[in-house]
Amino acid sequence: MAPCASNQNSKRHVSGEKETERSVCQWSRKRRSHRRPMPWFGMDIGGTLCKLVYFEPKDITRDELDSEIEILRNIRKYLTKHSAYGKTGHRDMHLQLDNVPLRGRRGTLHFIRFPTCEMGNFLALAKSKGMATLVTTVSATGGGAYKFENDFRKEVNLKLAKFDEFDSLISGIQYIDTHNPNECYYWANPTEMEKCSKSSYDFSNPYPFLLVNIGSGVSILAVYGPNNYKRVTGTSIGGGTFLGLCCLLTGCNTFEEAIELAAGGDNTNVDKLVRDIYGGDYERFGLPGDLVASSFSAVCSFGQMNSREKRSKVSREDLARATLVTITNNIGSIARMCALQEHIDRVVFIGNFLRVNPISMKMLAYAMDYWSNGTMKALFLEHEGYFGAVGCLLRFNGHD
Ligand SMILES: Nc1ncnc2c1ncn2[C@@H]1O[C@H](COP(=O)(O)OP(=O)(O)OP(=O)(O)O)[C@@H](O)[C@H]1O
Ligand SMILES: CC(C)(CO)[C@@H](O)C(=O)NCCC(=O)O
Repeated sequence: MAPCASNQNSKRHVSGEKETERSVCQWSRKRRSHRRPMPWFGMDIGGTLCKLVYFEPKDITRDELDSEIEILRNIRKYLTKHSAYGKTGHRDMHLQLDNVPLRGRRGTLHFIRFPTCEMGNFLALAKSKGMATLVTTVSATGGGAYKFENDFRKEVNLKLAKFDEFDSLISGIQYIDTHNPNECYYWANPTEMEKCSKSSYDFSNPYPFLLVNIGSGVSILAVYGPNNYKRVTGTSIGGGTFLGLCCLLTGCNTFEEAIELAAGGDNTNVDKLVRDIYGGDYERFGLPGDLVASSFSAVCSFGQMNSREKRSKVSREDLARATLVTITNNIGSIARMCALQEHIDRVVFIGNFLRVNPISMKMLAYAMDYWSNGTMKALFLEHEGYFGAVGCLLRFNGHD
């Protein structure tokens, strides 16, 4: 956690009159916003992954099609016909949203991601597709919108319209939840692993909720209304920490590999549990025997087995699982304390750390339910890592 970030973190953000007025106008003044030239992109350039949302208009008239310049048509074709771009770009086709309204148009939203460290290659690809010849502006958010602004201008002649990452996150959630009826879900029966299953959740009355964004690092926001939120706190121990530690400990190279290893591992070969210390539950304070008492510490205890022998019995899978459990439990614990402090009982977990990661989602669901005696609920959203990109795409009206 940032040691002295409290002043900044606890600052309540209530949008000023001007800003509120602007966001309302963006939605209502359709004619004016039509002026924004295509293509319409929203980019969230994070510490690990860059998320790109592309709006493909589906209501193109014959006249429009005839007058559309070739470069624009080729970009649209290239993005929508492929699901892989270069070696590291992916389109998440399962997340595609069809027939959605955007600034008076109707079309399809496409969700694309690539590692931020590949930004140089992305810019080269964009240039090769003719982006540099279009005088256009791309909406961008995340730290990289600031870090890479000059590169975009120099390499591809693109101007970035920059938006705050948390403003974007919240408007993105609002928009996607409105247009995708199956966006929000929870894990039913989280305390019984065999019965634990994904169930749809009606999030049409969302406020207030606690938003836990698990990216490279973690930010926790208390959201009271569409334009009213504060950043409660954050922690540097997030998705990036999981991936970094897992690669160091197991020699794996990708997030997918790390998750696959974790799925086949057993953290109790690595962690010390309450029962390893108490011989059973610590009843007085409600600590069950199978609770992790101390992460990673089973491998350095001097008991029946010396520590070197114990370490040699630990597999890569066990190490990956223990890393995942450690990071997830820590985030769950901080989130729960924030929810208590803010008197909020619905905690929405998002961010790409949860991508293809049901183990962490179920653990978070369990932790929220168990430690709150069923009063708090963990919620999840299908477009987990894309809300920032969607939010900034919505916010730009073509006049910045
Ligand atoms: N294909 C992937 N490659 C790398 N990390 C991945 C991948 N899929 C999921 N992840 C996880 O998602 C995390 C990044 O999540 P996300 O994209 O939400 O954050 P970010 O925007 O890059 O970070 P921040 O918001 O802190 O700048 C990684 O740290 C990793 O744990
Ligand atoms: C720096 C950001 C906001 C970038 O998205 C994120 O990585 C984060 O919230 N990190 C945790 C920083 C903290 O310790 O509060």
